[in-house]
Amino acid sequence: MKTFITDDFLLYNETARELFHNTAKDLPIIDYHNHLNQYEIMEDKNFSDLAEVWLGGDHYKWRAMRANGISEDYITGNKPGYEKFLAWSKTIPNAIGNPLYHWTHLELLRYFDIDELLNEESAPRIWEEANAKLATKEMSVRNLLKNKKVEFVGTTDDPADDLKTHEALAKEDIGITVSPSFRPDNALGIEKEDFPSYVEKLAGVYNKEIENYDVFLDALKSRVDHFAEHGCKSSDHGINVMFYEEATKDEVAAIFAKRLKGEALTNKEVEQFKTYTLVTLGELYAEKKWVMQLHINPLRNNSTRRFKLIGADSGFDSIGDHLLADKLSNLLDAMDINDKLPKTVLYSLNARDNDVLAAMAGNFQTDEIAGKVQFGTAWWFNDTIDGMEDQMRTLANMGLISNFIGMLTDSRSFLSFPRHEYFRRILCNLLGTWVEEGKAPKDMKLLETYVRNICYENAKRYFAI
Ligand SMILES: O=C[C@H](O)[C@@H](O)[C@@H](O)[C@H](O)C(=O)O
Repeated sequence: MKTFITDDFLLYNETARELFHNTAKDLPIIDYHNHLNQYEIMEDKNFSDLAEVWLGGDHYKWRAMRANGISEDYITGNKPGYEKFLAWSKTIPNAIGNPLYHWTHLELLRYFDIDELLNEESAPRIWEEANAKLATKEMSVRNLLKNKKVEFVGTTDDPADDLKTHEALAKEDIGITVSPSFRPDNALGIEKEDFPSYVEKLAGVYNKEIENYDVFLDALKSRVDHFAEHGCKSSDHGINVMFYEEATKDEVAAIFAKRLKGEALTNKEVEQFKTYTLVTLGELYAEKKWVMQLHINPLRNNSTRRFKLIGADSGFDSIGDHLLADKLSNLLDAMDINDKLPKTVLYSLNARDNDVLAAMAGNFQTDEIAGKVQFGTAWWFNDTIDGMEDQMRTLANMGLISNFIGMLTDSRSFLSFPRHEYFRRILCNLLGTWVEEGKAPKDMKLLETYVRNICYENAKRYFAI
């Protein structure tokens, strides 16, 4: 073993080691939320080199490279792949303490069997060896997933998507379920400049002009049906600032008409539209037995200059700090009052909200399913050892960690599945620590049930897979 990633990496006590090696390690993976590209799964693509697969779309790595003073030419610019990879290999030795340091070496080890630290000296060797392996059939996209025992992939899709690729994948029965998730951020984005053109796009797939709010809601309903017919199990909402403003349907219809005429809306009107539309959608999700995921509090595109040059999701986002408790409570209550709250997963990018979300989840549990409202796994900037431990401790303090649906990658990279291993090690270590500290019984059977459920069974049951 040349790197620090030993068999017992992150497992600091005997109970943790037993739990990980005997139970967690070999469980299959349900990655219920990610940004993987279904077209690449369809063509069963082979990546041409490490630069493409690692640096092609991963804004976490781009951000680290910028923090290391690398010029944009080597990040999102036109420099050749090998030079970009060299720039990454120069950056990674400076990333100790960042999960990227662990992920990178776990990925080298688990996918390529390369047990070496990446740096400028090892980079040429690693480039050759990894690229030779990437060219083989065993490293096609589908095989990358299968080798990590990935059973379920939940992609993120716009309501206007025709889902032809998901359909073709289901027909071909590739041994992995690739399920679309309904992400109607564009439909809720009435304040955005391109909202009218989005409404036209929706009308295109709905095959009918959308001349008023009733028709707009009907179009969305027809897309929910379309997604359900294509195996969708989940919706996803990116909510930069939590909203809740009551309004009647007539009021919202007037707001919609005003916007399509090109008139400016007040902030209150924007929130009224979003609230009414999301409550309506939530009720549809409940009917379909879907899961509603709410991703709250990102602060996006902070650098206008870079946003204009490079675009969204490129590493210029950060953590927002809008308060959310009151509005989130009202929103969930508005669905729950008619007993139409769907299964819901709450995430915030601000770890300050952890207590609020964990407590909030407890308000809306029902006998429909254990853990109907979930405090979701540590998201994005919190997807770190400390962030995951904090999230799980908070969940255990305020709710039942035994019903937690566990990890997802949220990733755009087909090499990111060792993040499940990382999570599993951290989970086993946390449970093991509680045992060692005398806070939990050393009842291996019970603890193994926790691990098996959190790493696999709970998600399977929750998403009805
Ligand atoms: O891990 C980070 C994520 O992939 C991030 O890029 C997404 O969460 C995206 O902003 C979204 O809202 O869906």
